[in-house]
Order: sequence, then C-alpha cells, then structure tokens
Amino acid sequence: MASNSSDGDSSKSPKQPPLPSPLRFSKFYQSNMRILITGGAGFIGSHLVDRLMEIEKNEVIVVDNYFTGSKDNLKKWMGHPRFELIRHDITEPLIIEVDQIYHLACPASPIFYKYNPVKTIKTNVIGTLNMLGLAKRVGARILLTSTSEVYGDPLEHPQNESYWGNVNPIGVRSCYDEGKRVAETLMFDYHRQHGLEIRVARIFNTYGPRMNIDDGRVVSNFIAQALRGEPLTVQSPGTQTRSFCYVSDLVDGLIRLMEGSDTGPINLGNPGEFTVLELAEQVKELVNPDVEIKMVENTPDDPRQRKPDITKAKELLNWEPKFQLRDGLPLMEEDFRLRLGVVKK
Ligand SMILES: O=c1ccn([C@@H]2O[C@H](COP(=O)(O)OP(=O)(O)O[C@H]3OC[C@@H](O)[C@H](O)[C@H]3O)[C@@H](O)[C@H]2O)c(=O)[nH]1
Repeated sequence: MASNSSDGDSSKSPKQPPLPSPLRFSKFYQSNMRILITGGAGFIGSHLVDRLMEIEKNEVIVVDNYFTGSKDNLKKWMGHPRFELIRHDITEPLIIEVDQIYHLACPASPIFYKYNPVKTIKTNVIGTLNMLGLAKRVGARILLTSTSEVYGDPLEHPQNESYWGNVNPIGVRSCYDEGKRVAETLMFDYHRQHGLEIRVARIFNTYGPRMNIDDGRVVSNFIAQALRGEPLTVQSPGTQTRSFCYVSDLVDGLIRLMEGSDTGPINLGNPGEFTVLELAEQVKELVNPDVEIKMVENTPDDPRQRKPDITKAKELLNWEPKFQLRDGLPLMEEDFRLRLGVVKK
C-alpha cells in the first residue's frame, strides 16, 4: 500500500524542519487573553479598560456606539498594539475571536435610558442575545453588568441576591430594569441550555472621575452644580436612599467575578447608605458651602431605598469596597474641576 506520508521518501527532497503541531501553534497564539468590552468607551467601561490594559498578557477590544460613551475616555490607549476600538452597535451581530466578554453596553443614567426606551430595551435584549451568540460560537466566558434596578422599589432592605424585586413592568424605568432582568434570564438560559460560562454582576450606584458632566445622575449633578454655583437639585422627598460605590472598587469587583468560579448574580456596591439630602449636604460642604439646596419634583417609580447586601461578594470574591464616600467625592471633584475649568479657591 502506498504511503501518503512525505516523511517516508526523504531521498527525493531536502529534509524540511518539522511544522509546529496545531496544538503548539494555537498555544503560541493563545498566550494573550483577548478581551472584548462592550460599552468600553463609557464611564465604568473605560476604567475597566485601564485596569485590564495594565496586565501585559491582555489584548483589549472595545466596541461602543458612542451614545453615552466617548473616545476621549480611551485616548491614552489609542495606537497601543494591544488595544483596538470599534464603532459598533451591539444590537447588530458581531463576529470576532475573543476569550472573554465584559458586556457593559447600555445607557445607565435614567435620563439617557429613558430618552429612547425602545432602543434601551433592544440593547438589553437583542444586544445581550448577540453577545451570548458570540460567546457560544467562540467559547468565550461572558460577564453581564446587570443592576440594582432589578430589585425595583425594593420591599426588602438591604437587598440580597435572592430577593426577586418589586418592579413595575410597564413604567418609564422598565426599558432598563425589565431589560436587565431579561438580560439576566438570557444569561442563565444560555448557561443551562448550552453550558456557557457566565458571570452576572448587579451593580449598585457607582460614581467617580470621568462620569459625563451632564450624565444626569445624582453625584455628577450635585458636583457640577456646586462647582458652577448653581442650586443642588434634590428630587423630593430627599429621604430616598442610595449607596455609592467608587469606580475603582467596582472595577476590582468585576474582574474578581470574571476570574472567579461563581456565576452570580452577585451584588457589587458599597453598603454605606445615604439619603439624597445627606449627599447634597456633603457635596455642599466639600465643594461650595455657598450654594443652596433646592427641592424639585421627582420622576415616576423612583426607588425609595437601596443598599446592597454584599455578603456573597465578600465570601465568594473576597471583595469589599475600600473607598468611603468622603474619600471618593474629592477625587471626583478634582476631575470635574479640571474638565469644567473651575479652580479651587
Ligand atoms: O439631580 C438629581 C438627580 C437625582 N436625584 C435623586 O437621586 C437618586 C439617585 O438617582 P440617579 O439618577 O443617580 O440613579 P438611580 O439610583 O435612580 O438609578 C441608577 O441606579 C443604579 C444603576 O444601575 C444606574 O446607574 C441607574 O439606573 C434618586 O432618588 C433621584 O431622585 C436627585 O435628587 N437630584
């Protein structure tokens, strides 16, 4: 029987060096971890990019449609050989080879997610389906940044992950909170049905440098108003509470979740709880004691209380926030001063 191997007939051709085996070849190219971040030009996304780019084995690919994100947030990485930025809207499919997906893309500030609610829910549902399809195709691990808004206007306080929430399915916030709830469902269905490696984080209110000045969320509003000498707009009654997590703590939690072995959902937030009025008073004292605090009308379905139970994150990820509000606010003030061009007196 004729041999189909060329090795046997060395007399006819000079000896060739052996080709690398497919295994060795792929190992060589997989020495880098290729990480996709949807929404990577946004506030949290760009801080995550910074942290992941610090690790030399990582290649980072950002996709963003720039609805609320900005190239400016990523300017230090432009042209870096391990970094790529793609203008893409995740409601359209994306074909790309990656090992991990951090799926953050979605406007997160109520004024922005309510601006085009149909688009917001498409981003959460179709966008998440597209990312899950991609993860399935290439065998990537995928992390969804869900939200404390899945608890709605919570009747349990503080909120732990086993609480199912109190959400209005037809309200003005539903495009976001119901959208994220469906996104979580899709993540777990792909996990159960197709064995996908999933991670789900429920992010509580987050603040820090690089938030859009006109983002509309409470910390950025109050700091910008105080710097401009405008009244701080407390939406009534002002006794509603939130728990504010500094962005670097949050990013640390996201990476621990991705690298750990638990699917989640896991709350990531700072359990320090403040009324909105208390926050206004802290910002006033820190930034500009001369500004007044003005009570304004609230928006429908505003949650009356919110505070994460982070027992699970502590136990499973060995994570807890390091920055208290009094430590983080001055760092955000400094960044806003620079961007607004307001010098400290
Ligand atoms: O100028 C303002 C803005 C907001 N607020 C109040 O501050 C509280 C927080 O409002 P924000 O708009 O900052 O954020 P919310 O807590 O409503 O939603 C956020 O929840 C968690 C994340 O998933 C999202 O970032 C976002 O949906 C609300 O009670 C709101 O009424 C003010 O009093 N004044």
